[in-house]
Order: sequence, then structure tokens, then C-alpha cells
Amino acid sequence: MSASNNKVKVYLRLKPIRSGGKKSYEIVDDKRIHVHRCGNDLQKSYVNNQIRDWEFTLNGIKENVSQTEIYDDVARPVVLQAMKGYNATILAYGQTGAGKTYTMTGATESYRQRGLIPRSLSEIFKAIDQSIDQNTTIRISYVEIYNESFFDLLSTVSDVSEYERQNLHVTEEVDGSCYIKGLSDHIVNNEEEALNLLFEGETNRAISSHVLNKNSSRSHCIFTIYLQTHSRTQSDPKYTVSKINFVDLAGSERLRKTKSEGRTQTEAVYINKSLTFLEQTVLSLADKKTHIPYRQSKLTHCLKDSLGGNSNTVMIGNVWSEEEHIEETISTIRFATRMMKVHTVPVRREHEDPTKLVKQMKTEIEHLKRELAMHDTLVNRSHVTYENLSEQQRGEIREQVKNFLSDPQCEIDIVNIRQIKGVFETFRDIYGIMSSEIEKNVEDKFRSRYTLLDKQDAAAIAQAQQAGVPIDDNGDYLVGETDGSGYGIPGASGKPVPSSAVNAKKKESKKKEKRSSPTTKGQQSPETKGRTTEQTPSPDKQPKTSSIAPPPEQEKKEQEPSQNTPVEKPSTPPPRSEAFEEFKKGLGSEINRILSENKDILGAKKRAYTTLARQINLTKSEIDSTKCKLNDMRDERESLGNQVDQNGAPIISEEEYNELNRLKGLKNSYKTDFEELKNLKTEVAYCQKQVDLCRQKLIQGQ
Ligand SMILES: Nc1ncnc2c1ncn2[C@@H]1O[C@H](COP(=O)(O)OP(=O)(O)OP(=O)(O)O)[C@@H](O)[C@H]1O
Repeated sequence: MSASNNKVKVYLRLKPIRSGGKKSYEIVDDKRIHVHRCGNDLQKSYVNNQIRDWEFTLNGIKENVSQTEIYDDVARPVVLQAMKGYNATILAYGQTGAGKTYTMTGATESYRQRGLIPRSLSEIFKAIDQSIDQNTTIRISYVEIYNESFFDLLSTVSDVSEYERQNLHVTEEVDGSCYIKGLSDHIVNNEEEALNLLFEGETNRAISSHVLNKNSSRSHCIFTIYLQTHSRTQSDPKYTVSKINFVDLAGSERLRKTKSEGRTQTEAVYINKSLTFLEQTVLSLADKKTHIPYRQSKLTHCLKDSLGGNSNTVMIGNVWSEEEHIEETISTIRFATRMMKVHTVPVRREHEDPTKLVKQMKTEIEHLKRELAMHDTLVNRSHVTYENLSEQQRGEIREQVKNFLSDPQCEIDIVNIRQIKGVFETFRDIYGIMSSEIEKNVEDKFRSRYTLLDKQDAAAIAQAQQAGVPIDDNGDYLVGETDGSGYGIPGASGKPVPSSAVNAKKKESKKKEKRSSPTTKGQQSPETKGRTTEQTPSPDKQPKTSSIAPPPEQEKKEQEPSQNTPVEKPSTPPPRSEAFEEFKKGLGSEINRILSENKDILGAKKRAYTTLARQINLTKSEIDSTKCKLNDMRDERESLGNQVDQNGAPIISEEEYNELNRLKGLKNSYKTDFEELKNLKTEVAYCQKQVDLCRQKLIQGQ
């Protein structure tokens, strides 16, 4: 068994034939069985007379074998796998009285005839006792499904509440494992404790008597051994969990044969029904159907992980050997062959103990820290620590960053990741301080230029309106509406007011006024308006409860400039393009000059590059055509028969000689030009960088 894709292994166990009984089969080899109808059957009406012989191949045919052999061949391999962390399921299926309980539990009165469960327990506890490096905890549960209801067979030895006892139901785990919620499980420390629980459960099982079995199980029973194996090494957080399900199914029975009546008959109906569901599930699994009807019955639902799940699953098909049971025998073997087609994917269920894991990681961190410290000492970095930064260290980093920002020559030495993070955090702090300072500066600048009106202050607003400041119904000062697409100063809500949203009539009348009297008091010239729109600060930088209006005196001065007094600065700066042009002529003239120079040089270099590239292409095509020509000459020469000198070299014509020389010259100039082109390319890139740099400086300087 392995963790790869597996198929369910199926064995057939034939119950020893009673004395005087007649067999209906021959064993072909240890895997094949030949079943045939005897002549007597032909008289009976219930057989299909057409088919009389069948041959089946299974994983093993067990006739007259001891309980030991069955354990060693069938159960032991999966039990050993379970001890390594793989789930296991052992199923006993077959006709009533065929020996399922005998196989699973054995004959309690005889030690030699003990079944797979006691033998498995024995093997497990022996392995636990012998293990030096592993510590395994064993828990046990025992449940029966009687008339389609779960019953905890160990509830008598546990303090399970009545509610839990009545409400056992199947739950699926994330990894696909299934368990019965509410079912009691019991830790056992040795084989004896485990066997006691097995016998306790056995006494609680539903048993009835009928013609074919005086102790017939009337329910499906699942005895489960849970194993949790930890390493004895304290630090190892890994542990495995697995379980072994021993499933003793109730036997299929023909009421005619068992002569069941009353309660036993009802039980038989339930048993046969749930076995039909089991068969349907197995059929769907064997046919790889997309929907598997696990939930049809309690049995298939709780065996979901054993049938086509993550378990190593084996099935023992128990059959009677006598010919009178040939129908049931064939039916059991058919089911067994279908079961053989069911795939399972056993997975080792390894987990990690979180407490141990944390402990292990802490130790690992300590080791790594020590290793780092040793490494730092070796490379003379003994001053480096890996603890959290102290206040003093943070102060030092702040100082380093300040120096770095103020002095372009200053560099910050990288020491470790924590210090880098500290540096970035300091940058972020400084950025935060700077941006709020900038915001404040902008606000102060506006305050120095404009008068802020409190929207609640009706008197101030009236005064402003008297002075000709356009204020809308909301008390907002109207600006930025030259083209209908700009945005105004935000209203009290703080939201920017789209110019298109402003009352259209007002807008229209204002336009008319503007056309008739461009310098009307309170109105701005189109140019000034344009500037206002351009320089309107972003809405969030505005005081939220105030509107802005230019002081009336200042505005008057702006609109009625006197001949003698110097022209007042406009209330808004010029548009960007205009300001930029002014800057280029003034403060930025030097850098602008350098930029133009660099541009000229760049232009010249680019032109030279293009010319040279063209030249190279020409040379290349000349080389190609000369080569062609030389090839033709050589071909012609060779077709006429080569003449050679005393050294054996071919004698060529003067024309061919000249062409060869020409080719040589062309190649040389191609090589030289190509080198020059490469240099030019570098120069162009360099000039481009210089131009970009100048341009950047010019933009930043404005
Ligand atoms: N291989 C065997 N060797 C000896 N005795 C056997 C063998 N198989 C079954 N028996 C005996 O046959 C009887 C019926 O067996 P068992 O109770 O195990 O059948 P079963 O399949 O579990 O029936 P049911 O489905 O009705 O519970 C028992 O007395 C048992 O000891």
C-alpha cells in the first residue's frame, strides 16, 4: 500500500463446508474461482438455466484458511500502513451466516480463533511497546447502524448525554475524512483495555436468531481504532493521525430462506435496503460517475472516506460453500469484483502541533541570530544588532535622513533591514510634515490675497455683494466659468461646484453684461477669469465653511488702474504657459540657453547619425553587389579552366583584381563607419540625457 492511487483489494473467504454438503465451485488458483450450477439446480425455477459456469478473479481466494492467515494476508498490510499515518478500512460483506463476524471478531471463546480486530489491536500495542522514538495514543469507538439509525455501542462506558446519544450524525472534515459527531471515543492504554471495550460493544450489539444463524447480527457495526503518533523528541512538532475502520456488515438474506418474521423481518428489510444503497454507491464509484450517492444511507455516508476516499481499503467477501447458496455466492462475488474497480487515494495524514511548532521556531530564530552575530563578527560588523530599534537609534536615523535631505553629498550607510525600514519611516514622517506645511503655506497665501467670507455672516456677504462680488444662492463665490467646463470654488459642502450646474439664466445674463461692459465693477476681464480658473486651488485645500472673494479695494485697483500708481499684481497668477515663458526670459534664461544649445547639439548629432547610417547601408549594398560580381567572375574563370601560378594560386584578371581591392576597401570603410555609428549612438543618447536634464531643471525652476 502506498500514498498513490490504489484500488480496493478484495478477498473471498469460503466458509468450511458442512459434512455431507456439496460444493458448487473449484478453486482454479489462489486468485481465481470457478463457480458452477449443479444438475439439481436446474429443476429449481429461480435459476437462470442459460448460464451455468462463472469464473471470477479476485485479489485472493481463501478456502479453509486459519484466522492467522487471513490476518497476515488481508489485514496486516493495512494495519501497518495505518501505523504510518494512512487511514485503513477492512470490510466484511456477504450472506447471513457466511462468517463475517467470525472473520472480524472471531470466536470469543477460542484464542486461536480470534478475529481481525483483536489481532490488529495486539499488533498495534506490541509495536507501541517496542517503539523507542514514537509515542502513539490509541482511542476506540464502536458504532452500529440499526434500522438506519446510529447507536453508540460504548455509550454504556461513557458519560455521553442522552441528546448526544440520540443525535449521532456524519460530519465531513476539510480533507474529506468522515466521522460520526457525538460518538464517544475512548483512550486505551493497553491491549486489555481495548479488548474490554470490544467485548462491551459486542454485548450491546443487536442480535437475533434465524434459520441460517442463531447469532445473526441485525446491524452494520464499525469498530474504529484511532491512532495519533508523535515523535518522542520534544522539539518535533509533526504527528500523524490515522484510523482503522473494521466494518462488519449485516448479512444479506432471503426471507424465504431465513424464515424471518416480525421484528427480524423488519430488520432484514432495512439490512437489504442499505446493502442495495451500498451496491449502488460502489457501482457509481466503479463506473467513475460524477455523482456518487453517498448520502443515500447512513452506512455509505459514514464510509465515504473508505469508499473511494483517502483510505487503504480491503474487503473480505464471505460466502457459504454449499451449492444451495450459489445464488447468494454469485451475488457476493459479483459485488466483490465491482468493489475491486473502486479507486482510493491513501494520503498520509501528517499534522503539526502548533505549540511545539512555535517553540521550534523560537529556537530556530535564536540559532539564526547567533549565526548572524557570528557572521557579523567575522566580517567586522559586530556593531550590528537584530533587536528592535531603540529610541536612540531612531534619533540617529532621523539625523541621518535630515543630513541626507539637506546635503546632496551626504549618503546613508545601509546597515541592516531594520535600519532601512527606519529610514523609510523617517522619510514618511518628514513627507507628512512637509505636505501639511505646504498646505498651510498655500492657505496663508490665499488668505493674504483674498478676504474669506463666513457663509453664516450675512452682513459680510451683503457687503461683498454691494461691492459687486458675484455670489450665488448658496453663498458661494462664482469663479471659473469661462468655458462651462471648469470647476468653481467648492461650496459649503466642500464639494467642487461644476460650472455647468450653476443657474443657466444667471450665467447667460452675466455673459451679456460681460459683453456689454468688460470692465464692469465686480466682473473680471476674460483674461483674468481664465487665470482664475487655471489657478483655482484644489477643493480640499479650501476652507470648507467659507467663500473666497477678493477684497473690494484691491479689486477696484485692479480694474481701474491709475496712470501714476504702479499696476497692482493681479489677484491670480498668470497661466502656466505664460508664466513659463516669462521665467525662461528671466530667472531661467541661463538654463534655457543651455537647453537650446544642447538641443542644437543633439539635433546635429542625430542628423549625423542618420546620414552615417544611410552611408553604411549604401556601403553594405555595394559590398553585396561586389561580392555577387566576384562570384560570377570566379564561376566564369572556373568554367574556362583555372590558370595557376608556380605557387598553385589561381591567376585572376586585372578586372577581378580591382574588384577584390574594391571589396576590401568597402569592407574597411563599412567597419570604420560602423564603429563611428556606434560612437554617435552613444553621443546621441548622452546629448538626449543632457537635454532632458536641462528641461527638467527648467521646469523645476519655474
Ligand atoms: N471460517 C469459519 N470457520 C469456522 N466457523 C465459521 C467460519 N465462518 C463462520 N463460522 C461460524 O458460522 C457461524 C456464523 O458465522 P457469523 O456469525 O460470523 O456469520 P455472519 O456472516 O456474521 O452472519 P450475520 O450476517 O447473520 O451476522 C458462527 O457460528 C461461526 O463460528
